[in-house]
Amino acid sequence: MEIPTIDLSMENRTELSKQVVKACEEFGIFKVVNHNVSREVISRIEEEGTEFFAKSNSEKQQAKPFGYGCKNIGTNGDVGELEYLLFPTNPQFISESSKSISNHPNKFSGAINNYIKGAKGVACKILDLVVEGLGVQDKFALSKLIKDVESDSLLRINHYPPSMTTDSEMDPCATGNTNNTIGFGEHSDPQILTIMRFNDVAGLQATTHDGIWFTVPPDPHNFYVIVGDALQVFSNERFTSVRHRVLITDSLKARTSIMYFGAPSLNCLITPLPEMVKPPQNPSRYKPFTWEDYKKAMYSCRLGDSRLDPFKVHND
Ligand SMILES: C=C1C[C@]23C[C@@]1(O)CC[C@H]2[C@@]12CC[C@H](O)[C@@](C)(C(=O)O1)[C@H]2[C@@H]3C(=O)O
Ligand SMILES: O=C(O)CCC(=O)C(=O)O
Ligand SMILES: [Fe+2]
Repeated sequence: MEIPTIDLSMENRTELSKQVVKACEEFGIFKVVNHNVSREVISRIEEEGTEFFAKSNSEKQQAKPFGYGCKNIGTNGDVGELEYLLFPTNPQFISESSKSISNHPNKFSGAINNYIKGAKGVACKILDLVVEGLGVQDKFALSKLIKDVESDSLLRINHYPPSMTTDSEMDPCATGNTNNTIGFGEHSDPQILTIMRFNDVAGLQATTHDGIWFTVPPDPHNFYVIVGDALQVFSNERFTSVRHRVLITDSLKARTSIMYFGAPSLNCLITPLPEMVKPPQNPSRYKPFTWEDYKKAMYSCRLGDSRLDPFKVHND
């Protein structure tokens, strides 16, 4: 099972957009190389994450209003063997809140904002290629949604402690993982698409369309792109969102992942792009709903639920 690699420096745009559409259709997860985000931008955010997660439990809890979490994923009882920071990508929000998270707030917010800028740039390039490859007339139909100042995009930094550490009595959030435990349970990402980068510790797995799990190999200098639920709807199911999970294997090193979730604004209508609908053979498979409707539904669900089901039209 080889995950496709898309070289963003390819000059033949028609070929590039074809490759992106094929990768979204056949796998829903692919690697991008020559993405133009510098190694310095990536290593700076990684260093900030490492510094934060190395703090004591009580110090980390103080960052709560900023979105620190330990083990609990969402609010409906899902747990994982990880700690994380989760925040909106708005630069003002990050600048203001970084005071509660770092002793060097300007350095922290600079690293986060620069990374977000890079990841958002990659997301927009991919979405423009998707739209081109699908033959959609409005060239920026999808990238404009995440460029919107009201975009609900998120950044998440996950930290999976190394396996087999023994300091559990001192810090409940640093229990360490035992081999083959679930770090982050099976789910699809709700947004349009996810741009992810993880360090050289393996653990991410994704499913083929036939439901077979495969391992996503680490490549710390490059990004993986994951098709989310909203893109499944915009493409009227030409693409399907990819179920993925993190399985902790034996590692003396912590695993870190940095996820940029590209989302539209709350009032954006999530409905198939006009070119994706051709009744009677290919009618719309979804009732129109806003991103706000979807978020409400999603936060009342468990992590592994198929959250799009209530929005489907049954055409038979
Ligand atoms: C259990 C949950 C956590 C989650 C919100 C939800 O109710 C269902 C979707 C989950 C997820 C998965 C992808 C992202 O990590 C995330 C931030 C998202 O947008 O949807 C998480 C949510 C979360 O951790 O709050
Ligand atoms: O840590 C990872 O590799 C995946 C995490 C993930 O799927 C998420 O944060 O939604
Ligand atoms: Fe995910």
